Amino acid sequence: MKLVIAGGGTGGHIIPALAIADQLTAECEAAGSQAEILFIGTPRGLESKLVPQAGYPLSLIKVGQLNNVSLLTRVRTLLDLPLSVMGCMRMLRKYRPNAVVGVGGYASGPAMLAAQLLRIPTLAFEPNAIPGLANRLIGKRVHAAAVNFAPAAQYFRHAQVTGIPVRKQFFVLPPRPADQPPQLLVFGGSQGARVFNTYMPQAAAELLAAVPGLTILHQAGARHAEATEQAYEASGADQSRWRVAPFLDDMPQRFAEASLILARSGASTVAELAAAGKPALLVPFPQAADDHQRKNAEVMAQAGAAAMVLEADLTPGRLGRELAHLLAAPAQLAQMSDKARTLAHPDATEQITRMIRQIAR
Ligand SMILES: CC(=O)N[C@H]1[C@@H](OP(=O)(O)OP(=O)(O)OC[C@H]2O[C@@H](n3ccc(=O)[nH]c3=O)[C@H](O)[C@@H]2O)O[C@H](CO)[C@@H](O)[C@@H]1O
Repeated sequence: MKLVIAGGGTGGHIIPALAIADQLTAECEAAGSQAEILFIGTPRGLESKLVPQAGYPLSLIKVGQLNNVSLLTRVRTLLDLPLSVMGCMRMLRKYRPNAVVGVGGYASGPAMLAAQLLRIPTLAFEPNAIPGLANRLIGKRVHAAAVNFAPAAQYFRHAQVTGIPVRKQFFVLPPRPADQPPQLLVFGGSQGARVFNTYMPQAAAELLAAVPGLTILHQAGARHAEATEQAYEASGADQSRWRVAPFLDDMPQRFAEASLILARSGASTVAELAAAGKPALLVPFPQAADDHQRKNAEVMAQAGAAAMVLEADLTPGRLGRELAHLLAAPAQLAQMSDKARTLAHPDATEQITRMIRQIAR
């Protein structure tokens, strides 16, 4: 089986793509055959780091931005689009894949369009309730689509609700020993969250005083780690009880160690919390397209799987109080864990690889 997986940008696009690639590789090996998988991405997306790290080849194309940029940039992106599509057509003609999977994000649109022009079967993956631009453009011409939320199905042909592929380790995390001191994991999606980077250092000293033994691991995003670390230092919070990181490569391990997680509610984050059965306080990113992070968080909150506070209602004081309150209520955290697990889709990856086999030429 030769497969191209196109797309990326943020972790929310590329991390499920890697889970699909790993699963297909394992299935082919078990069947005595081999999977050859090529990723197509852009140099500025997170794929340029994560794909080589996972051991897959990556071909890069140039695609501009369309969302949240100036009119000039948008016009330039549109003018460059035929070139990007032609570049992808050249790559696909040379590689001759049996199918192309588009996971959304910059490189996804041109690669899927190129595949459709070359009549190569395509599968679109959509993690959000409302698809991004790339998937909206190609959705009606795909051979199949895997969506996380039922309402997204209407944008595609032959869509199935599969849930989000999540790294296998999240489903089998070792339980936290009861006598271990509490740990709070803070992370704001793949790029960090400004609101956590600003408020947590202000809340830390009081929170650490309120919860004996607590330690904080705070992922701040590559661009903001230094400033966030300085803010913690200036806050006077005990330096041995907090740590700031730009990006965490070993997220399943970090989840295992955490008693509570403070996070944004990007699609993958929410799926991972469910898979791992981890209690969380969620603060949706208010600028996410169509406010989809709020919908993601509401699903968790309504099921009793997480607590949710909107960014507009948040202050450093309130953040500290909410976290202290949750950390002091182990029974409530355990209940959240159980509820979260009921929302997991353990078969998402297998369902998607099955769909890929069905459409592959
Ligand atoms: C700001 C923005 O537009 N965010 C969008 C982006 O989210 P974004 O990519 O930020 O967030 P997601 O929650 O979907 O995924 C984050 C992924 O990165 C991983 N991770 C994160 C931090 C870290 O240090 N290490 C690490 O491995 C997480 O475990 C997770 O797998 O794409 C998602 C899927 O389309 C959307 O739902 C989000 O709204």
